[in-house]
Amino acid sequence: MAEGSAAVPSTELLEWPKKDKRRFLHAVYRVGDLDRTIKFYTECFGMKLLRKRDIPEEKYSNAFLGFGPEESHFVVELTYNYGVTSYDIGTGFGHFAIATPDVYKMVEDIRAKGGNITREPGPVKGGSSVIAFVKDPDGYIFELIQRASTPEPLCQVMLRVGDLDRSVKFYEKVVQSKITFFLDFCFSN
Ligand SMILES: C[C@@H](O)C(=O)SC[C@H](NC(=O)CC[C@H](N)C(=O)O)C(=O)NCC(=O)O
Ligand SMILES: [Zn+2]
Repeated sequence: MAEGSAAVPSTELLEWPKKDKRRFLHAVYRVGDLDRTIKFYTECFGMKLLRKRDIPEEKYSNAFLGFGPEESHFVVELTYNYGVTSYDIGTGFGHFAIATPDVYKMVEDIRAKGGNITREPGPVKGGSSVIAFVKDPDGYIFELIQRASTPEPLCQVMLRVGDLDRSVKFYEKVVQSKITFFLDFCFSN
């Protein structure tokens, strides 16, 4: 089965950001211990802590981490609600993905630092991309994808949807994003 095919010609994709300055800024999710996650993401994934904010009157803190400044890079925004130490992640969230030139080496580095590798490196089922999965301290999954070095290593958020075409229509029409890569194998069943 084909791994996937570009849905939009790459020349158009390359030209598009020069005209349309909108972009994904961040994904926000809740964690049970901000410092524990910051330590894991900086030491195991190589992210940098970009900024923190604390809102005591609302009883929550945020931390922003990524592989570059927010002005030019997609980042994760962690939210810690005072006193809440764990969350039910549910089944809709799939994974974040980090691109790296050597998944095997990154997995060994993470394992040596005590990281939880939940899927060993190797070609993705039904395709050829080399991937691995790592579970973070709250249970969120990060996929490591082997790719040539890229200015944007934090390259994907996988969410499970109930109707792929319905979501594509919504994202194209309402959010005005474009399909950058149409996978031939379907969303989860
Ligand atoms: C394209 C790459 O970024 C992927 O994430 S494909 C990874 C692949 N995904 C699925 O199988 C999705 C369906 C699944 N039922 C789900 O709901 O997660 C995957 O996880 N493959 C497993 C493997 O070991 O290769
Ligand atoms: Zn993925």
